[in-house]
Amino acid sequence: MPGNTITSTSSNVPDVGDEIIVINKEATSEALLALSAGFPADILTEEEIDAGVVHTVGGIEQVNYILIRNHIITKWRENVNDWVTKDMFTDVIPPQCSALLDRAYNYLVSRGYINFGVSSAIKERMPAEPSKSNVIVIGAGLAGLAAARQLMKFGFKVIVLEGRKRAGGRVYTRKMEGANRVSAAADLGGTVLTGTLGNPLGILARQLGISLHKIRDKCPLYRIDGSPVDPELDLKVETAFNRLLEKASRLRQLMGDVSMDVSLGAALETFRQVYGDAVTDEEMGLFNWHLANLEYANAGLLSKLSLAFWDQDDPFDMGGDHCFMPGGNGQVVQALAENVNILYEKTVTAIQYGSDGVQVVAGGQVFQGDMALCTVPLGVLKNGSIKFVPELPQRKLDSIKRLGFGLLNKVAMVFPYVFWSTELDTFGHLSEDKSRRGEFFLFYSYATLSGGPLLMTLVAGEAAHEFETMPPTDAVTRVIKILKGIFEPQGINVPEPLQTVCTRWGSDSFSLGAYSNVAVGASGDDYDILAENVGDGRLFFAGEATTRRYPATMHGAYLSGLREAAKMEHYANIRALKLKVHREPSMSAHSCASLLADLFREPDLEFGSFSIIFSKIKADPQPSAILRVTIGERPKMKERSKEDHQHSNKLLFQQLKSHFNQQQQLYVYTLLTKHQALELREVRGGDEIRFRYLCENLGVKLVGRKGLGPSAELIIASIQSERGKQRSALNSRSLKSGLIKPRTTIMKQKIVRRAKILGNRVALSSNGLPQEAGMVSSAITSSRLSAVNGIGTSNPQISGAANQFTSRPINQVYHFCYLHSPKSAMCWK
Ligand SMILES: Cc1cc2nc3c(=O)[nH]c(=O)nc-3n(C[C@H](O)[C@H](O)[C@H](O)COP(=O)(O)OP(=O)(O)OC[C@H]3O[C@@H](n4cnc5c(N)ncnc54)[C@H](O)[C@@H]3O)c2cc1C
Repeated sequence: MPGNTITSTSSNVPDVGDEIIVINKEATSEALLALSAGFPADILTEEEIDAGVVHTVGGIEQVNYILIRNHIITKWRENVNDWVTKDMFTDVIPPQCSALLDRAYNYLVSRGYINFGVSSAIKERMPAEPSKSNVIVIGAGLAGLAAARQLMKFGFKVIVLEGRKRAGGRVYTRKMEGANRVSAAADLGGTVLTGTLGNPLGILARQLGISLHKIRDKCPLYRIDGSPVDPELDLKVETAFNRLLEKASRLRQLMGDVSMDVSLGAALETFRQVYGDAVTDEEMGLFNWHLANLEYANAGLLSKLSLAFWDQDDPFDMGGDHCFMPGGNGQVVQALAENVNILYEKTVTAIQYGSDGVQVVAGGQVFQGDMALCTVPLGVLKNGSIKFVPELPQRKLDSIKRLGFGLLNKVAMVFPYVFWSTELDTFGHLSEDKSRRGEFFLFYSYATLSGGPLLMTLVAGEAAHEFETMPPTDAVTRVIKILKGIFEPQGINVPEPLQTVCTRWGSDSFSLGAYSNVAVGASGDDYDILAENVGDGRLFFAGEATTRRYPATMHGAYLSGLREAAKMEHYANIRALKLKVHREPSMSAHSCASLLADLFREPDLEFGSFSIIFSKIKADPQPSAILRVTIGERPKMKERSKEDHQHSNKLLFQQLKSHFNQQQQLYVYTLLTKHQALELREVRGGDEIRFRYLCENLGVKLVGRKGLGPSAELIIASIQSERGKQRSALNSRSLKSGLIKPRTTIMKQKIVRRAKILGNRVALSSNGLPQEAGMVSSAITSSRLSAVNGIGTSNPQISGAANQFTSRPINQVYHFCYLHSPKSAMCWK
């Protein structure tokens, strides 16, 4: 089979780990594609490690897994309408890698990275009858709908409780009437697909046969009196503005942690004052326009955005063009809502959760479920509109408080005819007053996309708050005045609009704002905390404000729904298994011991005498890993000093030593958090040092298997369930994909994006790498950093393997990254 050969690289790793497979000649482009789906090119994601996709992190098995995983993703992307089966790969993946194929395929399908969406082939996989327990989803926005469909595919019985009369939440396409029964589709909420490379909404659009419209870069600006801004001056101020952002970025590096307490606005204002005297009124007007644009991108006042973390999601920015969906994003909502049991006008007021399940109170009714998923916006959580019983954990309450939830409003207008140029997608207007800089500062033309002569304008920053109480007639009068100022001097008559809509996202009780941002004092961690489930796997959370990588976006909301569906299925499986364990008295200490022994046959981490298996059931700080230390034969621990005997583990060590002498093999165990496990793995100097670190630094007590106690049971059951799932043939499947990126601006978006990227990426691209490589390298850099923080490999073996894998152009990117990421260089040397 040409192109499907196996190249041998090393001989001392058994099984699938001793050879790197060559699936085809496109490994580099497949790696790039996988990258756009959120998978680093050379290391596993934390989620993959948690899922146990390889026996040992780092090494050739991992390289092979990554090649297979990337190949499957590529195959799926070639035709997103089809259901990709495992059989499609059996002729290109060598038989000795079939277990890896199983794991990669099962992982990708169960998490919704492939085979998701609304095409007929995918919908056909939905089971006719649910076979699993009841799940209640609260909210029919993108997060809720994505989760509901996925859970249905897994076989759960799902109902969605939605407070509004419609689905879609903050994605709302309103049909507006024009002349001669012409109607125009106006997106009053989420509009722009911010990056299409790997964007799951782009894939849904493809499945629906909708071609996306790339937003064109050109965006002329108009002065207060309506005259056009000189393009040279525009460029000059834009450049200066970007420089200020760069300075702010450097400032935060200098400030370190202190920058957490400083706002982006304060930093920019300080710089502006320093340089401010040199600028004219017009330049200041332009500068304010850019500030308004930034406030739009973040739906937040600059004075409230964190200098340290306002752009923490930038490394996950989706690549590709920013696009509009002709006909509106509501088409996606409609497709996702099809055949989902949504109960409208059911405003949830209370959620009670506990180990027996959940009770959700809505509109005087009580709904009972095995689990619930809450997807209401952060604004609703902040407002306390829903009573949680028991109250949510303090750390979650703190994060809800810390994160920002800002405002953006729109005015949509349908005119009798198009009087503006359809060559432009956007144009901007300056304001005389700083506090009103965001008022109607940007216009979108939807004439060619919406079906009618639709023009939309945005209200951001402070102006968005004022706008909430502005009478619509006043608002429209102001907009028309601006349009007349721009077009009438050109001899163009501006007609009265036939229909207008002014949004009020801030006073909408089902939203209470537009989207989340990182406010002063908050950080990306708060998104993770918002995503944590409570009540021992009974109540889960999804929505744009629960995703650290893609907050404030439509795709972030969608992906968060898929993420939680996978988690909920996982918990349901554990519970089912636990029930089984309790019902079967024969599942006693003995079988539990053999279960544990079985699991340790395939440890997730192994170094020296230490083996670790992980479960996903609990996030740190709760223990989720079981460590086993093997005593006898293999370990060569040295004599310990006298001081060691003061520790309670000293005695144990002596006992262990005596077992050594008898040449017996003995296992001792302890529970660890995942972080501790990874920390231990990084300890250098051999087993004795590690042992000491374990006892003294981590303060754990090693015990025999029985001493692990009941808390280990759940962990064991979880791992068992997950591994069982991986091995079993796939039957119910579904949606999703991963990717990169959040919201950025429409117009002038490039400017904002470029500015936001600053530190890392500007530096990277300035070294002449192609744009694509810049994207890759930044993603790799960020994953490297996370690797250093926990998951990366320090195994020198992998360097060789990775070098082979990267011996194509992408290799340059890696090395380039090393230069810019000393931490990652450390990790790889
Ligand atoms: C004006 C505006 C412009 C935007 N522009 C973009 C953009 O250009 N690009 C982009 O990617 N993103 C954009 N976004 C953000 C994007 O729309 C959101 O991130 C995404 O739609 C959020 O989806 P969600 O499922 O998390 O929340 P939602 O869509 O808000 O869904 C939550 C659901 O819960 C319901 N609900 C609330 N409270 C209750 C209750 N008590 N009981 C029952 N139901 C309840 C709500 O009615 C809603 O249907 C924009 C948002 C706004 C508001």
